[in-house]
Amino acid sequence: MAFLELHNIKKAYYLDKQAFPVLKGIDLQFEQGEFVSILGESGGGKSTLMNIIGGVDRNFSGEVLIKGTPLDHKQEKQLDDYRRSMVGYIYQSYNLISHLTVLDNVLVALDMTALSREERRKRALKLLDQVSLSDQAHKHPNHLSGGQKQRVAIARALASDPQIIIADEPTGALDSQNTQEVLTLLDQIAKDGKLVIAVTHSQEVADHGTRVVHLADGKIDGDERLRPAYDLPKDPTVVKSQQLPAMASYRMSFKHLMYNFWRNSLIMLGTAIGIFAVLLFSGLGNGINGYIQNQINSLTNPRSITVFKNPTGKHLTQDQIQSSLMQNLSADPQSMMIDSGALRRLGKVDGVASVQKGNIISGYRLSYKKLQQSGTTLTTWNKSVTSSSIKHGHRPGSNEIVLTKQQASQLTDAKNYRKIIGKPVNISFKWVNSKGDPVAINGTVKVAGLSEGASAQTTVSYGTMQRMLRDSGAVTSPNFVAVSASSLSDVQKVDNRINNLKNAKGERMFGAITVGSILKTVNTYVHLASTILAAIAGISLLVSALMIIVTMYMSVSERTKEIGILRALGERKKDIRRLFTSESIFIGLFSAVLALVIVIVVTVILNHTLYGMIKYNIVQITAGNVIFAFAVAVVISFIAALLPARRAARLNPIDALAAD
Ligand SMILES: Nc1ncnc2c1ncn2[C@@H]1O[C@H](COP(=O)(O)OP(=O)(O)OP(=O)(O)O)[C@@H](O)[C@H]1O
Repeated sequence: MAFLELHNIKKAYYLDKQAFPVLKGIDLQFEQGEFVSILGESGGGKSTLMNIIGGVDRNFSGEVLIKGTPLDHKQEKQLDDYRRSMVGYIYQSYNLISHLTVLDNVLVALDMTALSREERRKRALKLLDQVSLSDQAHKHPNHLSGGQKQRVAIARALASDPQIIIADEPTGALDSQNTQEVLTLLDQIAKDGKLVIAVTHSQEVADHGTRVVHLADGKIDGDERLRPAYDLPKDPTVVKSQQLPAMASYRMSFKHLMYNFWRNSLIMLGTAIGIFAVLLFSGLGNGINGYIQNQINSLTNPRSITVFKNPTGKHLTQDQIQSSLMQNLSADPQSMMIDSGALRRLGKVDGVASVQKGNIISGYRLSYKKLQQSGTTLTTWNKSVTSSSIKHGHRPGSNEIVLTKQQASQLTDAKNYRKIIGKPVNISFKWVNSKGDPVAINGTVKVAGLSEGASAQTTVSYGTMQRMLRDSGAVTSPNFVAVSASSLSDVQKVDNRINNLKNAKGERMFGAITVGSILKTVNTYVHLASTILAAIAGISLLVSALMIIVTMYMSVSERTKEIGILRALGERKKDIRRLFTSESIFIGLFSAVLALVIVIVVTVILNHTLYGMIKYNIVQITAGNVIFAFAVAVVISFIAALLPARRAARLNPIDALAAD
């Protein structure tokens, strides 16, 4: 049983369905330790035969047997294994990978062995030493002479310790001295017990071997033994092969990315701008939401719900509640009064922590010395009012009032409005008695403080109001209630429950107003705006994805030969696919990192600049935003690489190797 046997190998190329037979039934047997030269006229089918022996060509008929076991060339996986473990290729045009160093070119083959990382490195350096190139290990191939390149190719072919070395015109591009050196190396390889098959036109090469096979018109027409085959070594070292680990693909794609760093950095910058915009707009959305929330919370108590009587019995919106209140307060104050039964119902609502009675008066007059002022609403102090609105003085105590800054200015003078604090002012308004007849209320209260800003209100304590009403014989029932929810997250639920409370007739009893729902509306708009902005940024991400697709396609075209080399070395389609997808994901990840750096710088600048004005960090990027941006970057770059990577993986290794 011969080491390698070819039985009736036939191969034809097809052009427009017309067959052009190249190999017309080849039968050959090879042994280990042989150095076989295949001679023949140009176009005679020598390279075609080598591709079949080397396991890169699957479309032929006939049988290839290794140690008596047929090679199933229909099964791609088996051929991948065969190339990886059994075959080393040496080409006329060297076929080194230009973006890898000499050492890395050798290591590419060693990546598919079971050796440890250190052992692989040692073996690569030893092989380079054997071909006298250890001092060139860190150069790139374009800095080597032709002879040196071919010696690197020999070192690479031997790296995984294959049993068959196929050399397709290995000296075709070399001068006589380099030819001699390469032939000596090939002879040494055969001496080490390998089967060397060299395709050549040169008689000099043929004379160097142990056997010459002549091919003419697709058939063997001569097979001459010059010397006996070399004996097999007694204890051959065996390097076990394995499938390419994913890590090796990642390393290689990273090296390629770095080799083309400047070109890639432009694509990364483009992608980073898109991701940056998404991050910034999300951060700005968060910031604006937070800012508004902060502002509203500083004006009122967000846990407080203001409850009025619902005179219609029907569902009312917040705006409708407010306008019906203003109308009824002056036209029919009694219609808004809340009786004790209704108050009890409110206190029992789930999630209500406390119920505080209050009065709101529409239309009143203030007088101080000879000056008078008329106001629209006077409210009793309650939990929905925050002390922060009082800029001077304090909240109203017994027989005290808090005026707005504007009222104080009108009752004194604009410059010295603050001097009214501590002074008594007269207050008068109209209310009703229990019969519904109008009653004039008059009282004197001391100014406790002044409120300013958007939430400025005129307030007296509830006790003060009750006393004034009682003293004049008016009805003392409350006409609003400040309800506190037990927690902030419950406010909306409690608001709904109160709005849905019904009396025996099935009419709704109350209308409730919360700042939370105002906040919710505002935040909905802010969220909408930031989503629209982020979507616009998404368009730039789409452009980035297109850029990555184009770059990857270009990369596949540029690296076609490399793909052929890697496939010939035994890499699977999957490995090629991973090579391109991982490079694209690296681009995505680097872009995301770059975007993060830019957004951090911009955030610091924006927040620093605007803080002086609004006392708030307006851009707030959360960890969730960053994770989302990275996820988007990885997903986009992965999707962008899918088609180019698929194209690369599907390339026919022979066509890929023939690429310029
Ligand atoms: N992919 C292909 N499609 C069609 N015809 C092909 C293809 N590859 C090779 N051929 C044809 O097959 C024949 C054999 O080619 P092959 O390269 O095997 O010859 P060769 O003996 O190695 O030639 P040379 O010594 O010039 O390298 C040639 O006529 C060539 O034109």
